[in-house]
Amino acid sequence: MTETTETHPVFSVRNLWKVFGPKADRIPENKEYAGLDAAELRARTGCTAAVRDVTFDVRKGEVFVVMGLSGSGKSTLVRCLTRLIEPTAGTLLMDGEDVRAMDKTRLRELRRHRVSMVFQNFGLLPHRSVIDNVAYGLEIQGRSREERRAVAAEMVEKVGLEGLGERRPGQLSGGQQQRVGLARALAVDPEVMLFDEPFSALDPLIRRDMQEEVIRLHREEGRTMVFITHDLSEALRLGDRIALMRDGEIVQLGTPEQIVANPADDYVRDFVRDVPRDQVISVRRAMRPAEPADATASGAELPPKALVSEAIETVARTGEPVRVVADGELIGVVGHAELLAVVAGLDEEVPAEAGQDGPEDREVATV
Ligand SMILES: Nc1ncnc2c1ncn2[C@@H]1O[C@H](COP(=O)(O)OP(=O)(O)OP(=O)(O)O)[C@@H](O)[C@H]1O
Repeated sequence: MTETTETHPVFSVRNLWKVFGPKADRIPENKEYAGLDAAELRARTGCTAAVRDVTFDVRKGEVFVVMGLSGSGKSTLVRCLTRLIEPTAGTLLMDGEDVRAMDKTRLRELRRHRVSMVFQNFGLLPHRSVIDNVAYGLEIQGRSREERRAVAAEMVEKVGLEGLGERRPGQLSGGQQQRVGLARALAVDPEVMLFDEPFSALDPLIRRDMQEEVIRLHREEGRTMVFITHDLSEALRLGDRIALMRDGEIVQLGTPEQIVANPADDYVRDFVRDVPRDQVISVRRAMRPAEPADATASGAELPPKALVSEAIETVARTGEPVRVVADGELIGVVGHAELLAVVAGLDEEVPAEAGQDGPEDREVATV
């Protein structure tokens, strides 16, 4: 995963709503309706608030995962980003430009050149070859046949389908078809790639391969990605940050570590209950601060971002606490007690209201 920095956001979303149903516009501005839960709102107004007052940024170069159970609003939210679904209310900027104010031409350009999408059902054209499917977006852009085929051939190779360019999609396995989808999205060299549950139809091993593929492509190119999934392990594996949705709202937004170590409420806590904590939580969070006496102690060293699982192995092997060292300086120590506390889930911090939670530790959905 990439280190994300505080550069300008690619997408900047503020108080976004999407309401389906009669006279949807009245819902966001009406305080009484806006406060109702999904069932009450439907009963009183016939409307569904699929996205409800959502605020977040997608940072340049990050993998931003939108996670939630079926019906929580993930697809609707992500389709709002390019106005495949028209938002009902709120502000939506891409690179500082107001997407809701774009005319048809500008919007078409956004969808053809700047943002591309990978779907669960692949969305391939069955009568075209792999190469021509991959070249499709370039064709729509009006690029020459020669150029299209050259770029497509390069992309086919990039996603590991060399030699299969002349086949039809029906002659490929599910995983290979999704690689075609991936190559097609990459071919237009978009600023952002949106993935709508792209791997959920694939069997677990192929799915794992495809996740590795996305991680590899992301590492190589650093492209901004927004990835929808209902699968927590996929979210944890891929996400630099995860927005966890429930009933159209973002209930928590943070790094995998923040969400697992510091769930915002009981719903999130329940969601992450079975996550192997030692594989998500870093020694920075687990360690106790270094004391003067530690300066002369021996022990193996690990960087702060090393995972607790790694520290457990090191402590087991050496029989000594691990020294956590950043830029040559000893900043903390992890031994049996700290590691067991993580594994047993006893390391959760006191909620922010009690004044113990650092601002960088808990990132809430509202800014
Ligand atoms: N066109 C529509 N008209 C009315 N309601 C809709 C429409 N599209 C979606 N909804 C409702 O909005 C809510 C959110 O749906 P959405 O498809 O965004 O959820 P999701 O989290 O992507 O679900 P899944 O994982 O099943 O795809 C659901 O209650 C759904 O029934």
